Amino acid sequence: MAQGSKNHTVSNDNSNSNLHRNNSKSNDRISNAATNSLDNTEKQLEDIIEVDENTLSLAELEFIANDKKVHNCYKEKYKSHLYSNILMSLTHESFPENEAKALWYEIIDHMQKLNHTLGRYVGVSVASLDYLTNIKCTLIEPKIIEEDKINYVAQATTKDELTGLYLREVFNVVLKKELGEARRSNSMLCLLMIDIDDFKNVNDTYGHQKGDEVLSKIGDTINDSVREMDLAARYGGEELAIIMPNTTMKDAYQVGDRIRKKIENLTFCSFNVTVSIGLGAISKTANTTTKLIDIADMALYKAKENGKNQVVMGDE
Ligand SMILES: Nc1nc2c(ncn2[C@@H]2O[C@H](COP(=O)(O)OP(=O)(O)OP(=O)(O)O)[C@@H](O)[C@H]2O)c(=O)[nH]1
Repeated sequence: MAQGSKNHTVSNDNSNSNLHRNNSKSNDRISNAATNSLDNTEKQLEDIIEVDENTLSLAELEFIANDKKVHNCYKEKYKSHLYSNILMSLTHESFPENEAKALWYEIIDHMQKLNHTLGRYVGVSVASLDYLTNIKCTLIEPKIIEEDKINYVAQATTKDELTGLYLREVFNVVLKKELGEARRSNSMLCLLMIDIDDFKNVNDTYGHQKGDEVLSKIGDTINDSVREMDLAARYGGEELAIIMPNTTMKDAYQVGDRIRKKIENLTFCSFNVTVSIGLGAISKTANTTTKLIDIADMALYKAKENGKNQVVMGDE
């Protein structure tokens, strides 16, 4: 999933289909999630992230069905899991590889017959549904889910609707995974913690709705500034975070400073806002999620103490 096209569950989805719930609900959800069922949610998200890494889109399935070269590329990529992944993507049911392979070729055969009989292209999903439900009777209660709807549901359950950034629960899971990956491959990993300066003043002076608008624009600015391999999340109320895999401290500092400047230049009617940013990096001692977050948080605290509107690099 995400990262230069590695995919954090649903992070390659750029659609804007946010749910519009009111902000108090959003805050409630964040705090409830933090206190109540965090472990459960994280477990579920971990599962989703694992499953999603193997899920193929309908467009990919069409290419595999119709282009031999693409088919061979996917065989190479997925090795002994290709056909079970295809069937899982089509039906949401798991099949042993051999059975899945046989079914896939039967579906293609059936699709060609349907195309011929109807005189038009019916596509892989219709052919598989017809074949597995009406002919083979393998599927009893098939689930038909449009890709847009899957994206919509995934987006609604993993992203904060006000900022468009990932939820804290997703952040926790991805940080753990990226840290493990960085340790295994001995690569760099940086974390930016971003906090809006004097945000209470904004709310008190211009109202909560204006404050929400600020958060929303800052979320857009961050989303526009990060690479696909990064993951930006709403860590808490007005605290945001960015996980940056394969990134040196120097590069992460530059990204952080660019974001800081962009935010400084946003205008909201008659006022501007600034942010303070703390930067933490993986090291021999900063080798757990807690330690990495602590370092970035301490650096953020220093940025506030030093006068705000700046990026501070954390010490080990
Ligand atoms: N409008 C709005 N405000 C929020 C949201 N979440 C948190 N806040 C507000 O963010 C403010 C944070 O205030 P403080 O923690 O005092 O920090 P601050 O005023 O930014 O001061 P410094 O961090 O020292 O710069 C509080 O007033 C919260 O109500 C939100 O979703 N929408």
